[in-house]
Amino acid sequence: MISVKGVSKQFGDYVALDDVSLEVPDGSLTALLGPSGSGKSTLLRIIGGLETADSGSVEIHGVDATNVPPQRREIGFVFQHYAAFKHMTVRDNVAFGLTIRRKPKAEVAERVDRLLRIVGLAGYAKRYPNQLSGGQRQRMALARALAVEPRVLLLDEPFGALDAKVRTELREWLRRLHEEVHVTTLLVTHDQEEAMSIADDIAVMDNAHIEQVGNPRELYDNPSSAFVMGFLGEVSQLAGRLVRPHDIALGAESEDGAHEAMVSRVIHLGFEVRVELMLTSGEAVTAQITRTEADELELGQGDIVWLRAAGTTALHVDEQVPAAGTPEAVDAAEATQPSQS
Ligand SMILES: Nc1ncnc2c1ncn2[C@@H]1O[C@H](COP(=O)(O)OP(=O)(O)OP(=O)(O)O)[C@@H](O)[C@H]1O
Repeated sequence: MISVKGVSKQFGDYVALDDVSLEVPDGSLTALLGPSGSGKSTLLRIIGGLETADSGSVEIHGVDATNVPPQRREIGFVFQHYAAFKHMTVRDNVAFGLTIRRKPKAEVAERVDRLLRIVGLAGYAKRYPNQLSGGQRQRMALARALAVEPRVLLLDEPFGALDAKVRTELREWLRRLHEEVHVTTLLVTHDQEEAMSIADDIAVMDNAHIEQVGNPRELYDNPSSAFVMGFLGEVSQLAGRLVRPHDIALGAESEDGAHEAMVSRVIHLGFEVRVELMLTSGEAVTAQITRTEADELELGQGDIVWLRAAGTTALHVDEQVPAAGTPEAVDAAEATQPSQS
């Protein structure tokens, strides 16, 4: 287990981490998810020993690692931009950590072969890094990090520089790899879909602290704050409550507790249909319903419908959460995150 207790870190006046505690269970894949600047990389780097905390402690597998240098923490790192020796073949790059530890040649060869097979690069052993695609390089980086049999794997946006299609493929691949090797893994990402699809647990970070930790389903169904709810999926505001668009039911008839609204736009997304609506108060709301439901209601622009919050995931709006991109949101962001120059 990785156990972070009360870690704080400032860069000058800027608070990057404010009394952060986190436990990463043995063998789990945990994601640190949050917007840019929320402190994810700083926390990861402190766990890895690449950065020193101002206060607090880091324990790795029961041993206080706070003052242990990174090379003695038995940690494998993979960063967004791969670091490889250009003049060495893929095989030699993967073997590097073992070779410098003077492991017997036969043992190195056997382990490297196995890793290259696991990461799907068995046929690429003799190539040089510049003869690989971006996705293949990141897989090589993962094999290299795993070669020395680390007790912890720290991944900082490992697929961040790749295009969307490769990202999705590698995400699924990483999950399968994790099931095979089971190294305690911490993955930094700002992509909620990536975190939701591969992590056992997610720690949602905002503004130098951890907002909530839970498995993807718990976080999605029971967010503890408007921030977590909004970061994990789209939200609509309906009469003072935050609701998921697919938790809004539409009906043609007026009923108790339902809100009257006019259809502003109907967008067909295949199986699902997004309906943009305007409440009588002037508030805009988005609902997401199935095509069958939309067909039954024969929805068209200008129609009057009745809305109800049907799902169980709803939060009362005790603090106004400005929609992204509005001047209020920009002001709020600037107030909490002073710009760095
Ligand atoms: N060495 C440093 N010196 C000064 N400021 C730093 C340093 N490292 C990080 N910061 C600042 O600390 C804040 C948190 O950075 P961090 O990289 O941890 O965020 P993040 O959540 O990982 O975001 P991103 O995804 O953009 O990297 C940022 O505002 C960043 O500018």
